[in-house]
Amino acid sequence: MGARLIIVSNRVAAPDPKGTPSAGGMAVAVKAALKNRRGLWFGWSGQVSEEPDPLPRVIDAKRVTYVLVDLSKNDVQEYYNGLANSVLWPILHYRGDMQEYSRADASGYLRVNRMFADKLSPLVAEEDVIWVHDYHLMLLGHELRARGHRNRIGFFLHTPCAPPDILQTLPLHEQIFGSLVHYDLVGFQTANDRDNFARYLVARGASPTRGGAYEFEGRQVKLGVFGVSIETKTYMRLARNAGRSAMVALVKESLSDNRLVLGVDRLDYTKGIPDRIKAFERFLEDCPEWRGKVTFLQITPKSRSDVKEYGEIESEVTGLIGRVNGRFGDAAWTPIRYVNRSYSRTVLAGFYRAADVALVTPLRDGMNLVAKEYLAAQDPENPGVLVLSEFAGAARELEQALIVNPHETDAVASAIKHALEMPLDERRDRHAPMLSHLQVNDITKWAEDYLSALADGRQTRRLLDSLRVFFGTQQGREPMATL
Ligand SMILES: O=P(O)(O)OC[C@H]1O[C@H](O[C@H]2O[C@H](CO)[C@@H](O)[C@H](O)[C@H]2O)[C@H](O)[C@@H](O)[C@@H]1O
Ligand SMILES: O=c1ccn([C@@H]2O[C@H](COP(=O)(O)OP(=O)(O)O)[C@@H](O)[C@H]2O)c(=O)[nH]1
Repeated sequence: MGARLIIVSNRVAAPDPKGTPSAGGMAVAVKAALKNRRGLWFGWSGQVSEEPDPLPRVIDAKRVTYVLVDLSKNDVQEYYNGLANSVLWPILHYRGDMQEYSRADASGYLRVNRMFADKLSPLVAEEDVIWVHDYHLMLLGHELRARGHRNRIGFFLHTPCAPPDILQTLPLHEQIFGSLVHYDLVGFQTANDRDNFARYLVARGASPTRGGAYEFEGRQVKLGVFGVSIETKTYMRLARNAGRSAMVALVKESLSDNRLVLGVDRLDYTKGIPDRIKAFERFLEDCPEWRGKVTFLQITPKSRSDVKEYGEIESEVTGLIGRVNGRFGDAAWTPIRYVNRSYSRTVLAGFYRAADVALVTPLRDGMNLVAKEYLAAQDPENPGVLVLSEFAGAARELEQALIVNPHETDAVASAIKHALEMPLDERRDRHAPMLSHLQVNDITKWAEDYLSALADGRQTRRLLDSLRVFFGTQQGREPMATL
């Protein structure tokens, strides 16, 4: 059997008998990246089980085998809601002040990382390449090394990476962020994220090597930039055919001649939804000529509802929308339509295509796939306009979007007006280079670039390993495994 690709992530887009679409970019991207590969995808089943040591559930689907583990209620609370989403998530999004750290959650995080390593370890063959995704599982590389695995193991961070001063607000930062040096390659969405992490390593005493890696406590880790992307071609096709969807047809009909402004985000405080609503309100204040002629559809699946801050953002958003609709709406026109459910890719592609403007205005975002999907879904002859926050990773690639600072209400309000009134020539001139960029830099390229960078250096590593064996300094349980 040849080398397999083993993907490990907290959230897994396993085939769902109910067909519920997963509303999160990491799972969407990894699923697309695995499409033409043979491999194994290991992660949380999304289920809670109180059995002491439940066996992983195995689902064989075409080329990919899914191996899913349940978590206990305590695990979900301490590891997922706790350290991952109440501590690491805000810190990585530059909000060290929002973290709700507790020792219990930290030990839950370590416990679940160890449990993942224990359950994955027997499934790993010598030649497998292991690719770990996201902040939930930072320690997994170290844990696998401790169990003797000398495979190529890579890590990709889907979120932004904050500067060192903010990373250091995590009480266990050395153990958690520092453990990333046990991977062979750590990938980031943008050069800014990579540079922040490189500065963190250097502040901790790591030294850059000539080959562009960092050496720290006897380990060498490469850092790289690999902006995640979408299945551009597939999205273009889906959007062309989306008129066939009954839901899309219904929405279009319900709009009559109104222009459509669209937002699609998980209900997350990083997505800047309240600021966006305030900007739309300012636009309606400033541009009375547009009242009654434009509808803002905000699609917002609920997310991480057991975390306090997510409950708070929900009340804030509903309050603001009520205020705008009450203030500007009338019996025949609702300015903002707000839904808390998720839609399939096909329906979403139709909404994107129907929208004159997309508002993608996060306060901080690793990449934001919605921005890319929106562009891919446009009719190149008559495209809509993307209003994009400068703080989304996507802004580093999509320079022809209307780039805004989401904190500046007036600027976002003017961008909405500019977008709605933009002449066809300018819309085409902005859209064409961004679409070309996405056609070249699609999800396949993302996965290939990452995996070839991970494979690169294997020869060097083998040589180093053999030298260590030769000089009697080999560590690990299976010293001859990759020679
Ligand atoms: O798994 P959840 O807790 O339901 O959250 C959904 C995902 O949110 C985050 O997505 C990130 O990945 C996207 C693709 O790279 C990127 O565009 C976006 O900016 C990120 O926020 C999170 O990083 C994932 O782990 C979650 O599964
Ligand atoms: O109703 C919805 C809303 C969102 N999404 C998908 O969820 C992903 C969101 O990814 P993004 O990178 O924009 O943000 P994240 O939620 O991962 O932070 C995108 O692929 C969307 O198409 C979806 O399938 N249905």
